[in-house]
Amino acid sequence: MNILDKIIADKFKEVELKKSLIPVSQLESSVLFDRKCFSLAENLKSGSGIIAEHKRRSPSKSVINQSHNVQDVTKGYEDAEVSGISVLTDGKYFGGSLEDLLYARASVETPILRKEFMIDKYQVTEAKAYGADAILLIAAVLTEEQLIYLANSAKELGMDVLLEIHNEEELQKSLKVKADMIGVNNRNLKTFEVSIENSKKLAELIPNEFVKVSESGISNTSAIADLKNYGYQGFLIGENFMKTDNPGAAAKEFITELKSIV
Ligand SMILES: O=P(O)(O)OC[C@@H](O)[C@@H](O)c1c[nH]c2ccccc12
Repeated sequence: MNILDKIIADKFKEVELKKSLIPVSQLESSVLFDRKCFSLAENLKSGSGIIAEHKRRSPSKSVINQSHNVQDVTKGYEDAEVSGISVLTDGKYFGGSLEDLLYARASVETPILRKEFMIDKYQVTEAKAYGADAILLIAAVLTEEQLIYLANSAKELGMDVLLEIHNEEELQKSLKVKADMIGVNNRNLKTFEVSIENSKKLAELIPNEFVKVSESGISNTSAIADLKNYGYQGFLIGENFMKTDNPGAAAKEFITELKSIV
């Protein structure tokens, strides 16, 4: 089993357990459930394009940053004028939680993406209940039918959908999905290999109705200037900010530099 298969196998167990403990009706009674979401896709078009991620650890890098609280990091990102904030909620492999999402929501008015391995509508409802504005769907682990169903479920709740692909085959099964954004992951989630060339290669195959997002392995502003030439409007960055003592300040410096070159 590769790491992605392991994560998904664990996720099925986790979701079944949660379903038996917390009914959907309880999620729907959250004070956040009826809030109007901010649009991440729209924000990417008008702002810096940076989606900064809160990521404590990952299967590929183990510990990245365990010492900050999520409110300080997300508030710092907002002060840096990011276009969106991604909050990892997977506990076992990334050290995140739904509480992280809740505290992030309480701290900022910037669109928040729930970064999670979505396999069930229950998690989409959870995302809304804990204050997310957008969800991630990973084409590598879902069928076309599941992608369509989960994306429609998110749209019905007023959230945006970022659909992540890594290759042409995954793009093909994503074309009928009502996603707002297609994200090309530069990291192969099965092998952890990272290459920005992947975003460049797939760019022209992505229809213009989707906002294009490049994900992972971005560590300098010239990579972004380059990716913009391929039509990318969103740039998901985690480790490059999180590995520093002050992720918000790192994001601010990055965005200031970006403004001076593009
Ligand atoms: O830390 P990086 O290399 O900047 O990557 C951020 C983000 O793209 C990455 O965390 C990610 C992309 N897709 C995912 C799916 C699940 C978990 C994590 C991810």
